[in-house]
Amino acid sequence: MAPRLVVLISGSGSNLQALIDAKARNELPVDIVSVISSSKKAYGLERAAKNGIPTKVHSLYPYTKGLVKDDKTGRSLARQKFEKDLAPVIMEFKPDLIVCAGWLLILGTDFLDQVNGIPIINLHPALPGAFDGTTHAIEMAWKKCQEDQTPLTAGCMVHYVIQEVDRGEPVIVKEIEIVPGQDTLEEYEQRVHAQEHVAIVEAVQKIFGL
Ligand SMILES: Nc1nc2c(c(=O)[nH]1)N[C@@H](CN(C=O)c1ccc(C(=O)N[C@@H](CCC(=O)O)C(=O)O)cc1)CN2
Ligand SMILES: NCC(=O)N[C@@H]1O[C@H](COP(=O)([O-])[O-])[C@@H](O)[C@H]1O
Repeated sequence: MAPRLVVLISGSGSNLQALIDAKARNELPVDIVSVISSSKKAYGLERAAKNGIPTKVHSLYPYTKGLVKDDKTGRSLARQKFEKDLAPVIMEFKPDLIVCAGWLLILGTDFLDQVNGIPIINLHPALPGAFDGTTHAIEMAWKKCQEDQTPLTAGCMVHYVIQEVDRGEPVIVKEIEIVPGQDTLEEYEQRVHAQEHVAIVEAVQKIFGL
């Protein structure tokens, strides 16, 4: 039976699209059984729907605005309940792998402890140990290159998700050289995204030996 993937998104879903397209090319024999978004506005939801993939929105907003009641008030408890509620939303699809493809929320132990060892991977637009824990790694790498005025080896990676953000074992690493004064930020960003779309597919292929 094909590996079952649940893909977590927050935005445009171009990396989700890379997985969908690889499947369509018969290069990725997996089942994307659900796409779950932290935002109802995520374009990735449309990408999934166009390809017949069930979608769900699991937003932090109702929790932090007190619309989802729990026994106490306070954002941290709201976040804990958000995470505790996220786990069964994902697990009902019986995934073999959870893929964070632009999922822009840190997953705490309230979530991690509930997914019963199901592997989770994340796509991060930086190299291992560089610009960890940020959603602005592309810009940070480019700016560092300009400030230092020396070529910088940057890039992206797919890594296993552990509690420490972006510190899990790398699965696929793609290095990209930034040359000061040569690449605009936009040009570097496009190079990163192009490599991300390859890395996310290669990572799933590597994990399942496909
Ligand atoms: N426990 C883990 N959770 C997540 C990991 C991980 O490695 N371990 N990877 C991230 C993805 N990510 C970087 O690759 C990342 C996502 C989100 C954030 C962050 O600071 N999020 C804030 C909200 C930021 C915002 O709203 O703009 C938050 O969660 O409060 C940092 C890094 C996925 N989760
Ligand atoms: N730290 C996490 C992070 O920065 N993730 C980044 O969000 C983008 C999602 O794009 P997408 O929604 O088009 O797939 C990607 O560039 C991914 O590396």
